[in-house]
Amino acid sequence: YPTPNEKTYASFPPPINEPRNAVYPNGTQQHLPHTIIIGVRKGGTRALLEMLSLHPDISSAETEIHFFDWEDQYRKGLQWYVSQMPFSYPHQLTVEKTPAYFTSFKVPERIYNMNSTIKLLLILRDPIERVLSDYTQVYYNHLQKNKSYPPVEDLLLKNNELNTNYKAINRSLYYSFMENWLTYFPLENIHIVDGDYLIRNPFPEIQKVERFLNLSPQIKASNFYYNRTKGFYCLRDSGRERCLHESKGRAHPRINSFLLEKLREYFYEPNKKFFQLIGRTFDWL
Ligand SMILES: Nc1ncnc2c1ncn2[C@@H]1O[C@H](COP(=O)(O)OS(=O)(=O)O)[C@@H](OP(=O)(O)O)[C@H]1O
Repeated sequence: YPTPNEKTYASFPPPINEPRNAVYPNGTQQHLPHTIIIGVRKGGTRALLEMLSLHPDISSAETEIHFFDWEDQYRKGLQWYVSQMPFSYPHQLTVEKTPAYFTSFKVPERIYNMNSTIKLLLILRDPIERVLSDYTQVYYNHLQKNKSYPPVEDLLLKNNELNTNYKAINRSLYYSFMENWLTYFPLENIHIVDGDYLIRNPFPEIQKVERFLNLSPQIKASNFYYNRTKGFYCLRDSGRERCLHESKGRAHPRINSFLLEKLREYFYEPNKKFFQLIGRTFDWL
């Protein structure tokens, strides 16, 4: 392991009275996360976590903890949260990802109460593409349980108009959620990763994350290679190559131009408001 990086550690002072578990003989310890990937669902949160974990100073929780959004978990308290964290060395930053945090209204305040200066990572994708990805996820969940699921058009349309009550559409209204986050955290503390770029060319997006977290630049372009069969970038680490799970990078249903136009019209204003809110634009359709 590399020598402890004082600069990295010092820039993330753990909160006072932070609950921690005992130090293991090998010098590792569980503690509260230094940074959290808060979402968005289907934005590329797993890819971001795996790619960031290529960095030797990053230690990540393997599963989604759902601490701040699930009441049953939140009630267990911070000590329980700590117990869900990976064992990490003093120079490492701990990260967890739970994509549902971004769209859950109670979460910003709860994270703020834990650590008001925490740095947050948010990965977003074209809202329409995110809707289709969300649909595809639920479709496959049903398929696995041998249950049927309606075609995407049946969920997106109601009486030939866009069904704005459809959850997947709601979750793509980034503006409404971001407003809530910004009442608790300054914009500088929320780094937004462009999920569409991360798919096409992950390295520059990951470099930006390294800089945001004050990590030394250790992730290299050679850590990524394009896998034609998968149709996505995969990871190369110490000579080992691996792609994300087959549930990541599924084909989406095609929608007709009428529906696409409806979606574009619907997201046009909220997207514009979102860009104004964050002072940055994305090339979403
Ligand atoms: N390198 C690489 N390999 C595979 N998949 C990649 C990659 N980079 C980003 N993505 C995109 O990640 C999408 C899944 O997003 P999440 O991991 O946030 O989904 S989840 O909310 O945790 O279920 C997933 O969405 P789908 O394409 O709909 O499957 C991918 O498009």
